[in-house]
Amino acid sequence: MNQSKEQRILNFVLQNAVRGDPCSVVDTIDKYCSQKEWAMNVGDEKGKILDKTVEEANPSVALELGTYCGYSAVRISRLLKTGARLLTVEFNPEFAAIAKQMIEFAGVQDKVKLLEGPSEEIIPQLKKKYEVDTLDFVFLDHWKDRYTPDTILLQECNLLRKGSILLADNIIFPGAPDFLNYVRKSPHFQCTNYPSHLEYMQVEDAMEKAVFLG
Ligand SMILES: O=C(NCCCOCn1ccc2cnccc21)c1cc(-c2ccc(F)cc2)cc(O)c1O
Ligand SMILES: [Mg+2]
Repeated sequence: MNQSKEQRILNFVLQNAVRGDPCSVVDTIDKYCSQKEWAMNVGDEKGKILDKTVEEANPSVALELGTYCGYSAVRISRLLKTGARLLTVEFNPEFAAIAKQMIEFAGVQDKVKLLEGPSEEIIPQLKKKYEVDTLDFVFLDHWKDRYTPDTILLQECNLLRKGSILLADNIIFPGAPDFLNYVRKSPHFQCTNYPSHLEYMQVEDAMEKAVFLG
């Protein structure tokens, strides 16, 4: 049975990155996906915007929607302070299995909890089942038509507090027009746009930061 692209990415990391070194895992994935096969990791250009936003948030509890191969989970968790944790949600079991191995190879497994399933089921479980009070940072990188309903769901579940920072990928490409509309029109969010490019391509993209005002 021939390998998936995601398995090829993982194998390349296992053979070329330094075990226990998150930066080398991130750089090795970027090397593979820019030189050999494109893949939907956030990439290094948008990854730098992600880094800055995570440093600004300095989260104790962070949530990621859309784990994929674990690139941004490794990227985010390498910046977390001692005792802080990242909950990352992946819907596709094959991707989750790859991401689990990627996270363990990078040595960040003690900071990252990978939750398998749809966000609309997992978000309402975060308080009771995963002992979350509120979320300090949320990275949205899953189905683009789920960004808005999940942002509403996070509010309904009282998971956001004054100052919670949301960062959304792919605002231009593939695009999340209804999300942009929703957060920019809402009196409960202060928004900032970060123009960038689609990972590994010269196609325009952007990220949107939305700070919850309470
Ligand atoms: O589609 C994308 N990401 C989403 C994956 C599925 O996510 C499903 N998913 C993951 C957790 C989760 C939880 N609940 C429900 C669905 C849930 C995505 C796509 C592109 C892209 C750009 C150009 C192209 F020509 C083709 C694709 C780029 C990106 O950066 C992306 O992030
Ligand atoms: Mg993305």
